[in-house]
Amino acid sequence: MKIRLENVSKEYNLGKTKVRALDNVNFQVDEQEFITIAGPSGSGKTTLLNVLGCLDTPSEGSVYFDDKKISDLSLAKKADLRNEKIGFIFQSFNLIPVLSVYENIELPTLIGHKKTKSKETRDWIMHLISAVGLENRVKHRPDELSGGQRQRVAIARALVNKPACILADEPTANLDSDTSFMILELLQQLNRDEKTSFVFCTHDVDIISQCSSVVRIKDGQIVSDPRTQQSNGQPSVKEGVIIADATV
Ligand SMILES: Nc1ncnc2c1ncn2[C@@H]1O[C@H](COP(=O)(O)OP(=O)(O)OP(=O)(O)O)[C@@H](O)[C@H]1O
Repeated sequence: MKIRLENVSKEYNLGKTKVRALDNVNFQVDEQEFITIAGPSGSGKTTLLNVLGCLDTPSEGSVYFDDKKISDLSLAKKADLRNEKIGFIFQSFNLIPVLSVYENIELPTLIGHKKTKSKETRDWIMHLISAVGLENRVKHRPDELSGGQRQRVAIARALVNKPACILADEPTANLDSDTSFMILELLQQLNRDEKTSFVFCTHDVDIISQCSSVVRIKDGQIVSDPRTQQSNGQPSVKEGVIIADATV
């Protein structure tokens, strides 16, 4: 699936002033992409992820999933499509406290049109649980887990519906390097085998070094996109220099 933003701006009201978090952004995520968005704090990275995943609505411009204009759909249709096509990994894990690890991961499979409890789904959930190294925590609740373990539940939950695109805000923050490595392998495997596309906002050099492109954003504008040679007066990002660059 392709996600495309066309002339997208997003303004927030902050008292009497307006904050322009995104300013006339044209941006595309193609099938099977593995890219990072980098930029200083407050530059609009999270807003961009939220608009790409239809968690937030642009003030101006349009969002397309393939050639379907999402901005025209009802809230319910948008939510259905989002649940089916997009996986989110948030910095805050947003787990349901009363549900077990298994149930939290299972939840997206029970929402919308799918509502499946098949053996295949159970096997896939157990595969994900072991892929994120939580086989011995299946029945635990979030408050019985460490921060890193909660992060891993959130990652497995984002992957459970095999979404076409995963939007991940610092997915490996709070994780030790062995677990980060395991999770990066899992994400790359999905990228390779399921053609899942990934858009990261991260400072993790291991993730960045595996990305095909680093897109830079500043003051709500894309200032450099190596995929389109877009560069607003700044040198375009090249492999080898991106790691230091992306940590700004
Ligand atoms: N709900 C909101 N209400 C008002 N202003 C907001 C809101 N969300 C974001 N902003 C503002 O929009 C701008 C972009 O914020 P955003 O969170 O997208 O940046 P970011 O690049 O993700 O920052 P960080 O790296 O610090 O997380 C900032 O100036 C922020 O203060």
